[in-house]
Amino acid sequence: MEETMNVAEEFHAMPGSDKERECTKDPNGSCKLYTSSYVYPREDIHLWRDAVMHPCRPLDQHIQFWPEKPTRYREVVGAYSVELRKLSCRILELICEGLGLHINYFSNDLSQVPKIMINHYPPCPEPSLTLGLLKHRDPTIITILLPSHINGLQVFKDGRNGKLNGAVHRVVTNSRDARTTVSFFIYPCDESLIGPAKGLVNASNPAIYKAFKFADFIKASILNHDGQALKELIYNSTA
Ligand SMILES: O=C(O)CCC(=O)C(=O)O
Ligand SMILES: [Fe+2]
Repeated sequence: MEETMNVAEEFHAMPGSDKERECTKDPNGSCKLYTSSYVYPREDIHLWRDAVMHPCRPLDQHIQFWPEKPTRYREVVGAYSVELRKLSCRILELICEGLGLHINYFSNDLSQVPKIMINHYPPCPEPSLTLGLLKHRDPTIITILLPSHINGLQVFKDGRNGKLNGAVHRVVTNSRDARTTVSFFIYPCDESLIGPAKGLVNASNPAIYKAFKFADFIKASILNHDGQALKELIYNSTA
């Protein structure tokens, strides 16, 4: 973990042109480097963040497109991503057990797309004017964050109903210290059908949401300026 944080900080300490070069090795653009979010030109609000994100499984297909600088990036982040996927799968099994689902409920296309994202929030001269990340829920099956010793992540913890719920969170900036974090995400495949687990739905516990394809969810999230696109998908989808 310490080594991963070290290479993450070293990566973002490089000049922008080096970062750009290290993140454009894949002609298909699987390794993405961006400022603010990946839809910068379409944003209403820009954020005080730089990020690199890339898939990590199968490792031997993706690692060739990862940054080669810092020199230990591939070795360290590769090993980290393998361990984090094991940990995530174990946690998902325990969540299933707790919910009364088969422990392999997520051991299929729902957990096949792990990605690493390295966030960097430089010191911000006017922290009251912007954020590191707007309030959001991660559109993932599970996220494990390697945090920074610098504070900044705020998690909304009240108003929960005791069931599992995507936690709303945001990142604030500060004027003194740069902050680097590493997010490990497990995404479903684009074609995965996301919906209430059949084993948990019955007459006294009816489904609130309908099933939808994960790719449609991501599309609706990106278009989701007023929340309408997502509501239509989640409440009206007949997928
Ligand atoms: O940098 C952080 O503390 C949180 C990052 C985050 O929320 C995300 O990557 O989705
Ligand atoms: Fe997040």
